[in-house]
Amino acid sequence: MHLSSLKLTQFKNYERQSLRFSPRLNCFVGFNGAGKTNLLEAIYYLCMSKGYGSAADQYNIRHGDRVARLEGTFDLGDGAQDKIVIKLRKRQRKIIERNGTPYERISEHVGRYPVVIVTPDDISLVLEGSATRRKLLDNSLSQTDPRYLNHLITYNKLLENRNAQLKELDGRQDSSGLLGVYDAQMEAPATYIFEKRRDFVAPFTELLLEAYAAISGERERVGLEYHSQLSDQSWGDLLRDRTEKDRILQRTTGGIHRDDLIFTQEDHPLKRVASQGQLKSFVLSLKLAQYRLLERSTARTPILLLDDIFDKLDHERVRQLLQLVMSSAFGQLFITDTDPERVTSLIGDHPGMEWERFLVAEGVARNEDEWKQLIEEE
Ligand SMILES: Nc1ncnc2c1ncn2[C@@H]1O[C@H](COP(=O)(O)OP(=O)(O)OP(=O)(O)O)[C@@H](O)[C@H]1O
Repeated sequence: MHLSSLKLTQFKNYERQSLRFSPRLNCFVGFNGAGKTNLLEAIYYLCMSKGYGSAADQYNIRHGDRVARLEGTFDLGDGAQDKIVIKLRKRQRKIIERNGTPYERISEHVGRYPVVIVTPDDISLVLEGSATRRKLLDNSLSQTDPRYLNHLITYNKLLENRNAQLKELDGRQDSSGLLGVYDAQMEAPATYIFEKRRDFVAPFTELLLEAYAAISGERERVGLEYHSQLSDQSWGDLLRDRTEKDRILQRTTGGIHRDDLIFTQEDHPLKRVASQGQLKSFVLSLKLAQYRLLERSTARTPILLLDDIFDKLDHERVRQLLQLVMSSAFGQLFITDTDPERVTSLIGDHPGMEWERFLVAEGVARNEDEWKQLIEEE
């Protein structure tokens, strides 16, 4: 599977943009702030129905406009194609259509076109709070299991309602019985999500070890453990034990929204013992393991987006990563770079590699032939 074309209208700093892609390697080259990452964000949107960052949809509409439109054509092999259209509107729900028909649920879309993004911010997976690690779990499991995503949406909505009710009570006892209703409704999604996250760890760790060995050539034994309050207690017991605490703190202190992944190196917490280089290798390995897991579970070759890896990672690690992802074991790649010659020199090691380079400047992207033509016309 690959994305063969992309059309943007009033998306981020693009007024109108139309691009055709190579099924293998595509490189966006340009100065800082030109709009390279915005193209990766658009591709991510088409695959996941939302942006990679936490910004609300409306921030992706070009400043001063009220709507944005993204269109992507995915080639599925044997001549089959899917056309995905996403329409973003200020203060209204977005619309997502596949071949002209709007989806009823987001979960019908997520996972059809698996995608993995590698960004310099990935280091936050190790250094920051548990939310970033739950996002890795949720991102992976949502793409491989539509029921997981439905349960997650339901759980988050109920959690929001439960917290609102605790605030409303302002420390008083709940005579309405509403909390009990939420607790009962949350049990099925919480249990489902817990079981899926727990079962994710063993196969994922196996892929992580393979990726870590390939990226770093290091011999340390890395691993991960899944921590959840539900490992030791049933949902009912957990909430019963925390009733008083929740009432006093006015928020829900128990549940799968407190889960975490603990990364280890030789059984010690990774963050405490790993060198800078080992940390970076580990984080890249997490993403490559995610790639392999999605490939296995969806039976499609994921799209890999590599953002800003040249400027933020050291040369040797980038070289190793690119050698790996340019091999035939990977599918379509999108890379951003500020240096037009860098990828060219790395591709030298892969004769016959099919690739396309796009020059990006101030919200306009052109492939090289188009640029040459423009220069000749001038
Ligand atoms: N909604 C929007 N409307 C208009 N412009 C926007 C919008 N959102 C972001 N931009 C602009 O997009 C540009 C950033 O683009 P992008 O992050 O893709 O740059 P880049 O080429 O990846 O840069 P770098 O090399 O620094 O990562 C900025 O100039 C920003 O002002």
